[in-house]
Amino acid sequence: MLEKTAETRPAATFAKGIPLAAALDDWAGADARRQDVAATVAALARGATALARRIAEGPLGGDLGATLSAGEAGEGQKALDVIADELLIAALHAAPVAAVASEEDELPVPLKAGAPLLVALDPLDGSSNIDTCLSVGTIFAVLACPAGIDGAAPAAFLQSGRSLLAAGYVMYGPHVALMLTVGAGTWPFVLDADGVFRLAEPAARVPQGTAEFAVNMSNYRHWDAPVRLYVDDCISGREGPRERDFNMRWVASMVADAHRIFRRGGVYLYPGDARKGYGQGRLRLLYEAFPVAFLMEQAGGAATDGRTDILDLTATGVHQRTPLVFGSRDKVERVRRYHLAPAGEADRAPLFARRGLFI
Ligand SMILES: O=P(O)(O)OC[C@H]1O[C@](O)(COP(=O)(O)O)[C@@H](O)[C@@H]1O
Ligand SMILES: [Mg+2]
Ligand SMILES: [Mg+2]
Repeated sequence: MLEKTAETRPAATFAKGIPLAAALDDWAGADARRQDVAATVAALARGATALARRIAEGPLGGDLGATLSAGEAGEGQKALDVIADELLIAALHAAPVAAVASEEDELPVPLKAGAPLLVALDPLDGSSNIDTCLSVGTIFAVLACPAGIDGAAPAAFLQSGRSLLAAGYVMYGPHVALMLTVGAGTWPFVLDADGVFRLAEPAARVPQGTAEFAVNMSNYRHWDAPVRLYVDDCISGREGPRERDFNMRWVASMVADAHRIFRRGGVYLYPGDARKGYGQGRLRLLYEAFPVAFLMEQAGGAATDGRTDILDLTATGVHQRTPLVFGSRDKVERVRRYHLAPAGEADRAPLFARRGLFI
């Protein structure tokens, strides 16, 4: 029986500026499992640092946005997707990891047979932004390798979101940011000029009450009623049932939208919709939704598929997709209420009076 880990532990607090390696060592102490997790996160950070240098070269380093293959649902595999995959998996050879389930590889990539950990990986998030110099990212989750199962077997990765040992993303933007959780709060690091990730502030907290939502509005006609109603209410502004104006943002790099939400709150929505192949949305459960949900929950935020907490889901496929809503807890709970109360009418009427005051 795998130990339950994505539970809230007392937040470990470190001084601003502490290097990642020192923070991980301090957190791990003499605990063998934690030492393995720390070594794996450190290896991912080294791979991401090498990738950051490659991204910073932009077109000088070749056509990183070249489409190599059509991929699923027309979402082509770009040159940088493969470069990122190779750099990060190469870095993980130094860690106690049995296999990696990556967006860029159909089957899990075997590393060290019998090693205690597994890594789920989105090597390059925001691929449609690769050659536009906009922020892109890397997303990862660390899991235990189940006893008696070959780590390279897809079945090894079919675990509950509550089984995550660690999760994080690296954002390659104006500065390179790492957002990390090992289940003791969410820690924001920044890469310094010497290539060292240093803690930027003690612990991240997702602000509430921000009137901002992130969604790809061009899919509006394909959405189900609850999502339409939620977005309609936001864009109706102060004349509408929400009695306040809302702002919209959409970077088309989930990591960048998540980072903004950590800074100033709001909600991100990528629902399932009526387009072919998008019934379960676009984001992958194992290496996109689980990690961002763990980071959000550890910072007081929330994540749902519309009805169930993302971390309460259990993966049934390595590349399975899930509808995804994450961000400020107040906003995520409202989107969930719209889903649980068909047509949202029952929910909206009683709130109307209250809404003006609180949200
Ligand atoms: O192009 P769309 O439909 O707006 O979707 C954008 C979303 O898809 C993603 O790019 C999916 O991730 P990948 O780039 O890793 O495939 C998210 O980062 C982003 O939020
Ligand atoms: Mg992605
Ligand atoms: Mg990707």
